Amino acid sequence: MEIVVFGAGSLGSLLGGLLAREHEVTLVGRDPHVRTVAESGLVLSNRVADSVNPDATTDGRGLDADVAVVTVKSYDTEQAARTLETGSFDAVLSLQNGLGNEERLAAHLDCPVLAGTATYGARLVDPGHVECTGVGEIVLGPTEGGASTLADHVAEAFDDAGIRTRVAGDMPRRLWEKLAVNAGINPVTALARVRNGALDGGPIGGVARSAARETARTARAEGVELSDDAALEALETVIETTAENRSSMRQDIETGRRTEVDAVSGAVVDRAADHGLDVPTNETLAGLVRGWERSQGLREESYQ
Ligand SMILES: NC(=O)c1ccc[n+]([C@@H]2O[C@H](COP(=O)([O-])OP(=O)(O)OC[C@H]3O[C@@H](n4cnc5c(N)ncnc54)[C@H](O)[C@@H]3O)[C@@H](O)[C@H]2O)c1
Ligand SMILES: CC(C)(CO)[C@@H](O)C(=O)[O-]
Repeated sequence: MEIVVFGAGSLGSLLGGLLAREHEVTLVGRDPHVRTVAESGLVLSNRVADSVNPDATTDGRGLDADVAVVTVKSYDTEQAARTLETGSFDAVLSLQNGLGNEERLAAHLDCPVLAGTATYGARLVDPGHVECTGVGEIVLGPTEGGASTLADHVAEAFDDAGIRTRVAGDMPRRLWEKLAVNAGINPVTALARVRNGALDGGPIGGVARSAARETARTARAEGVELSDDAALEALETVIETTAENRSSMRQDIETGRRTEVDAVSGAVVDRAADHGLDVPTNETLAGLVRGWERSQGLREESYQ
C-alpha cells in the first residue's frame, strides 16, 4: 500500500516508521528532521526499536497515494487540508486529538475521511530519531460511524506493519469520549504542572471530572450517546494508565509551544454554546490556557 503521513513529527514519524516496514511510505514534515530521514533514514527506539528508510519531503503538494494519514497538531489541520487537496488519495485518516479535524479535512477533500484515535506515545528525540514512549492501539472507522470495507482495508495495512489496530463503528462516541479525557487531563495538568496521576483525587481531580462531565453533556446535546459515567470511567482509566505521563498540553506549555486548547476545551465551549449550554469549567480552562498563549505571543490578539 502507498501511504502518505502528513505531519512527520512525533506521532507521524513513529507510525510512519512502523508502516514503512511493510508499505511504501512518504513522510511529509519539516527540516531538519525530513532532511535527516531522507539522507540517513529514520531510527525508532525505546518500546519499539528499528531503522527504516521511508521517503521524506517538506513539500506535501501533488502527492498521490492510497491513504493519507494526518498527524499535524489540530491548529495546522486547515493548512494541511489545503495542501492535501492538491493531491489524490483513496482515503484520508486523522489520528489527531481534539474535535473538528475530520470536518476540516472533509471540507477540502473528495475522498472518504476516516476518524481515528491513537494511544501510542511518541516523542521526536532528534532529527531522524523518534522514540516510542508507550505501545497503545489505533482505533479507526468512518467519521460518521458505521461499517466500512475501506476502514477494514486501512486497519489491515496498519496491522500488517505490527501496529495494534482495530475498526470501530462508533467513532463519533469514541471521539467525544477521547475529548472528555483530553478536556479533563490536558489543561488541568498543563496549568498545575502536574503529572496525569495527580488528578486521581482531591480538588484538582474534581476540576478534571467537572470538565469531563461538561464534555459528556455537550456530546449528548450533539446527539452522541456518551453518559457522564462513561466519560468519567474513561477519564479515571487514562489517569491511572498514564499516571507518570506529562500530558501533551503540559509539554507544549513547558516548552513554550502553542497548545491544542482550541480543539479541546475551546471545542467543548463552542459546541455547548450552539446548544445554549453553560460549561464553566471548560470555559475557565480555555481562557487560562489561551491567556498564557497570548502572553507568550503564540496567538493573535484577535483570537477569542
Ligand atoms: N505524540 C503523541 O504521543 C500523540 C499521541 C496521541 C495523539 N497525538 C496527537 O497527534 C497529533 C500530532 O501530535 P505530535 O505530538 O506528533 O505533534 P508534533 O508537533 O510532534 O508533530 C506535528 C508535525 O507536523 C508538522 N507539520 C505541520 N504542518 C505541516 C505542513 N503543512 N507541512 C509539513 N509538516 C507540517 C510539524 O512541523 C510537526 O513536526 C496531535 O493532534 C496530538 O494531540 C499525539
Ligand atoms: C491521553 C493523554 C491525555 C495522555 O497524556 C494524551 O492524549 C495527551 O497527553 O494528550
